[in-house]
Amino acid sequence: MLRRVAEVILEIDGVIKRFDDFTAVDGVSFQVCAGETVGLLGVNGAGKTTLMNMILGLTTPSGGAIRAFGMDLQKHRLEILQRSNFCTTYATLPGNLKVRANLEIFARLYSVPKPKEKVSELLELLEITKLADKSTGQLSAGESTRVNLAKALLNDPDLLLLDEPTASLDPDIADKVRKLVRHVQRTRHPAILYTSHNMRDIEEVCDRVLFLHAGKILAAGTPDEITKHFEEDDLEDVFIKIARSGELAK
Ligand SMILES: Nc1ncnc2c1ncn2[C@@H]1O[C@H](COP(=O)(O)OP(=O)(O)OP(=O)(O)O)[C@@H](O)[C@H]1O
Repeated sequence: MLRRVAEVILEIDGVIKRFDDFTAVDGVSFQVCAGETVGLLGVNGAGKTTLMNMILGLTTPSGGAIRAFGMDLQKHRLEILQRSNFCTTYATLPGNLKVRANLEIFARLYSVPKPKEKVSELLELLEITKLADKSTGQLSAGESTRVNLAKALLNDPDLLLLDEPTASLDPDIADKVRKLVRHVQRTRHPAILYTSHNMRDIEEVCDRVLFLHAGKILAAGTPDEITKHFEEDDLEDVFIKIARSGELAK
């Protein structure tokens, strides 16, 4: 019987990032397939954002290779970015523009066929239509995150990078965001790389988890496999165990 093999969308191959003599990412390799959500976990300073920034082409790796859709990121950055998108609290949208205007500009940058309709659809999906005529710079942190998420979905990306998408959200909105991510998974099947310090997020939305520690992958597997491997009850306990055990990182 023929087995359907999922298409590899993102390949991280021995990636290293050094800042002077400090190594923030130290030979990391993994893949993310279409329809798969991989959670990137790690304590503050583990190297998650540095890795995300390299995948976005914002920082150049000191070694190794990043490929997306079978193309080398260094050589095909624009083609890759056209099919990708991201949500991070570090990159804010221009604050002087109204939310709708901002999203419509980004929709045009991504060559979205019907930009106005797409923006209205996403505002509705994220339940932020009431924010459409507010200045982006005046939004609360949680509102701003949801606008960033709308931006991240404008081009129906095949590769979606979500860097702590629920960080500043109240529990109700965080739950809605997780449901939205699951809706996107079901309907569009993108490859998603997801960082969060919220283990509930990870357990609810991620198929696989990578534990990054001091720039290296310390453990990889499904949330279940990882909790069993570390002989803990849940991912939160595994996280605390890893964070408090310097020996594990060596
Ligand atoms: N531009 C830079 N110059 C020097 N060191 C840097 C630079 N950017 C990041 N670092 C260092 O690299 C390490 C990894 O940082 P990074 O932001 O990737 O961690 P993180 O896992 O995303 O942490 P957090 O959970 O706090 O967001 C940290 O020790 C940080 O101080």
